[in-house]
Amino acid sequence: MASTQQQQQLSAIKGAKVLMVGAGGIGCELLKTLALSGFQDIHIIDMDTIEVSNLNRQFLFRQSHVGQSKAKVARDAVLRFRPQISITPYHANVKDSSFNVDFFKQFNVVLNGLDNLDARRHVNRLCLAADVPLVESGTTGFLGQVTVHIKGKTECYECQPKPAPKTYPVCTITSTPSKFVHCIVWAKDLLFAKLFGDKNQDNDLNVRSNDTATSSDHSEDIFELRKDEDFQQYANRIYDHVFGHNIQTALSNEETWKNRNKPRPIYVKDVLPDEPVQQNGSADQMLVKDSLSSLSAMSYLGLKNPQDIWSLKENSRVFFAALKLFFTKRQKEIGNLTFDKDDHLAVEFVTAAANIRAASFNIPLHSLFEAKGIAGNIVHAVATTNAIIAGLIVIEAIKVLQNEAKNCRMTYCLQHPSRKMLLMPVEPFEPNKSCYVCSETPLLLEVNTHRAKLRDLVEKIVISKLGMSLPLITHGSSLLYEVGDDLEEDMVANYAANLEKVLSELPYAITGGTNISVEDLQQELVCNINIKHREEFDEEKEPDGMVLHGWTPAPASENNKDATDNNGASTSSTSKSAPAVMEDDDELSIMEVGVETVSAVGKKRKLSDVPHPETLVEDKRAKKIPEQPENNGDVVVMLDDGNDAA
Ligand SMILES: Nc1ncnc2c1ncn2[C@@H]1O[C@H](COP(=O)(O)OP(=O)(O)OP(=O)(O)O)[C@@H](O)[C@H]1O
Ligand SMILES: [Zn+2]
Repeated sequence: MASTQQQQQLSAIKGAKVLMVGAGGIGCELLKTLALSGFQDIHIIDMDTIEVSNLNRQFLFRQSHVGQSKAKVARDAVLRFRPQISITPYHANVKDSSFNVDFFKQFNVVLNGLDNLDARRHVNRLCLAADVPLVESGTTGFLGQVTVHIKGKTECYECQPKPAPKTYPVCTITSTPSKFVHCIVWAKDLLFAKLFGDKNQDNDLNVRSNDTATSSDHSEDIFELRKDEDFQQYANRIYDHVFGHNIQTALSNEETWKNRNKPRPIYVKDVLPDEPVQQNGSADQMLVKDSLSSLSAMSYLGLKNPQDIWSLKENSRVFFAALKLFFTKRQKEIGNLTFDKDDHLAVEFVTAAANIRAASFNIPLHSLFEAKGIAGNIVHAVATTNAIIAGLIVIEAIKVLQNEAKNCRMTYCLQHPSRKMLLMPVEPFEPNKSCYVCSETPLLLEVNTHRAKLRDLVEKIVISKLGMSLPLITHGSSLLYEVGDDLEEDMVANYAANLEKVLSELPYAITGGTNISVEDLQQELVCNINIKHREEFDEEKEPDGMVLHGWTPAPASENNKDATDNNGASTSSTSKSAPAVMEDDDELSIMEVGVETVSAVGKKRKLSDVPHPETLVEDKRAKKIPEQPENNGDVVVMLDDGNDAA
């Protein structure tokens, strides 16, 4: 007969109403584990449809489901083996206004299986506002973590700043690349964006590449097809301009190359001297199958293996063929495209362009497979990590449902066993008293109040940094800005006019010493911001022209990124760099993280003693993983003989 403890657990599970956000890599595992653990009432939000690339690990989905809603197909798949339970799917963005605080309040616990910071922060805020515990998770390849966030008891998801995605100084990308990743960023964020994206968007290719040197009239866009030229002439001109002329011009600045290897300009006539490449076949012949999604320059050119490294010649041919396919077969999309790692033709183009640039700067060339990984920030997902993490989410959710907050653990799944443990449990931290999300600590904004417009404040700070979707800005009792569907016309016009005013010239001027309040109505989050006027900002280091204090993202290391960013997708190099602390060992133990092992974790630690989940993958901080007891009788649940943990 089941013990009283087991019965209590079962009734907590059966009585629970659970919200899952995300039905991808972690979500599929989680839904299955919830159903098999006896949960009866599960709601799932996911905004995506199923893609072929999901099928290797999102095992609730099959080929025939491609294109259908993840949330709905996941529900149907689980109902086939647990028909009696209730699963409610929502094919929607969790940021939709229908998922408001009242919606969240109906749940006993919320479980995240998301892949981006933005949605995670949004859910964190709604959980705080609705006072519903949140179990948060993320994986990157072999690494993963589950954290528990209970209002007032543990830190919230935003109590610790998250590493910002790696960015590079503009001049490294535009002028002095030294790594392949710099060439990739140039190819996708500058060249691809310039050729195929929004023409009006700021693009450093305009500013830094001396375009004016070739066109006497600055209003002429070098990237526009001219009236008197055919496609072939156009393509050659672009190639020569970006790989030849721009490099040639850059070389004339001796200072730049004093301590660097000089690049070499590359022109079409040198690489493909006898080849009128673009005449090599019509775009129709390039269609491998009859579908636009299968458009492929490499297939047309007979380049089969994506893991091969193409020569400069081959890259140049792919460059021309891909450009031609975009201009002839996908011309309707031109002007609206942004790089997408699942867009094969875009990946081909970016690989080829990055490689040609790499050749110019004497940087080793890379295969399409590698380039795609870098361009899409991909670390290949490990299904086992997702399964482990989903199991841990359920373990923590059950503790939360039984009101055993004190027994909750944040658990890190490591790539290599450390002190014989693959799973590292850590006691949750107390809320950070100066967290602007879960405490009312004001922020400080340094800004030139005579130069910055309200629009800058809204876009660069309120939306981008504070992650608000429906902001309302007040100064004292006066409203300066508001977003919403039900606003009167004159108010909309009023706010639109305010957006274009500099801060000090607003009807209720924002100047040094002003305190403003920024509120998100949906997230029910209010932030107070003290304004400090500052004249000058460093263009490179402070590109926003304003600096927000009290919100300091931890620097992302070159090779590593937030393990919670994706369920298996992160910077390409993350998987290669194992945390330094991880010792190879003959035995592998997986530590049970149930209630029994609580004592293994020991006393509460100071924040500085323990790696933060998101920085666990960073070597430096990983060294600070807490000492674990050498011998802990009740922790070993599995033995294995290798380092190949997963
Ligand atoms: N704002 C959001 N609202 C609802 N669902 C979201 C939101 N943001 C992300 N998701 C969902 O979270 C899931 C994350 O799953 P996962 O990391 O496995 O990503 P994926 O898109 O399925 O795979 P990959 O990106 O690796 O190809 C996705 O199914 C995605 O649709
Ligand atoms: Zn917080």
